[in-house]
Amino acid sequence: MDHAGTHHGSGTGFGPPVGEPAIEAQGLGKKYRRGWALRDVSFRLPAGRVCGLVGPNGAGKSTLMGLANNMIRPTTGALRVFGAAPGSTQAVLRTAFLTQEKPLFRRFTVAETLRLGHEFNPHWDQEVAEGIVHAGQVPMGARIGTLSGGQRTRVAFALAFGKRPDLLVLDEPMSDLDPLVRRELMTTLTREAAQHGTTVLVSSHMLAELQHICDYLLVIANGGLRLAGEVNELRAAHALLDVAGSGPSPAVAPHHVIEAQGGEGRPGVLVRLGGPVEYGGRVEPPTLEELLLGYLRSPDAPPLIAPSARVGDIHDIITRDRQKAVTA
Ligand SMILES: Nc1ncnc2c1ncn2[C@@H]1O[C@H](COP(=O)(O)OP(=O)(O)OP(=O)(O)O)[C@@H](O)[C@H]1O
Repeated sequence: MDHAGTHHGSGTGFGPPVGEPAIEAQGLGKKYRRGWALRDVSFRLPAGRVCGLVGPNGAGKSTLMGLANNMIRPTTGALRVFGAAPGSTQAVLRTAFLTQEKPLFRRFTVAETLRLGHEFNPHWDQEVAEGIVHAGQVPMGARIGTLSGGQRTRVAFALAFGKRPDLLVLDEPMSDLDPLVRRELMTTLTREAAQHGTTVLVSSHMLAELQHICDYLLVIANGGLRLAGEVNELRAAHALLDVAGSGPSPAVAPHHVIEAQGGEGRPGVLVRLGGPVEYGGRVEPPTLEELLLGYLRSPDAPPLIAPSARVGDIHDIITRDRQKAVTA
């Protein structure tokens, strides 16, 4: 990492907002009987990114993904998928959604399941779908109900990739896969995303794995957005200082302490940079895993939304929707 004088705090060092948003949320909130699962969440996810969605249990990740797929209706605010309402034909045709449940017809064979995928999806890619099934040596004639959990997950992946979606939403989809299959399917995911410009939103608790596939990040805690932006810009907005303890120190003074890290990782203080680094000791950027662990352990840290993840005014969105309705 660069040393003294070259680092600046949030708001500097970030590139300008780029690209069409795949997802745009403005003031998004969802209240269940027990309370708010998601509250006042605003962000944009530029198209073509592989975005990790990270947060503690119960943070609101599945709720956010359900809102993007029209399985859940918002209590407040709005979300758009490529500018369209999540339930609209345009959004449905462009989105594939994969959850832990993977609802497949148990009596259908694998081949029949893929045929169904073909019938329902105008951009269906049989070769990609079959390739994923064959790589796991899952027999095309086997009924879904007779497959192992991991094999069913593979078929669900084949269906999702075969759809050739512009947006692929994956809600902890790999939890029942062995490590080699996880690795294989993640390689498929990054290759497909790079080749076709697919936007991927993937939630996972496997931070080390996310490090290999994500270039964008959304962190939520207690129903609120904590971090949003390019992995590299978020890492560069933080530093790990080898200061002992988290108490007041001239080295830490202009920065915001997120967490004093220790234990199994590199010891030091994770700070969000608030000015030039004038510390003479070791200053390094956190790895993605260190950054995420810091925010998971400090869920009340103030949010940092990078410019590329910031939305326009809600009125811009409403005006754009109106213009679309007029020109449609
Ligand atoms: N249908 C529901 N009715 C009532 N409360 C709900 C419902 N679904 C989710 N919640 C609550 O909303 C909050 C967010 O849940 P959500 O499933 O979105 O979290 P998550 O981040 O996906 O968690 P996990 O990592 O455990 O999967 C939790 O407090 C949960 O109990």
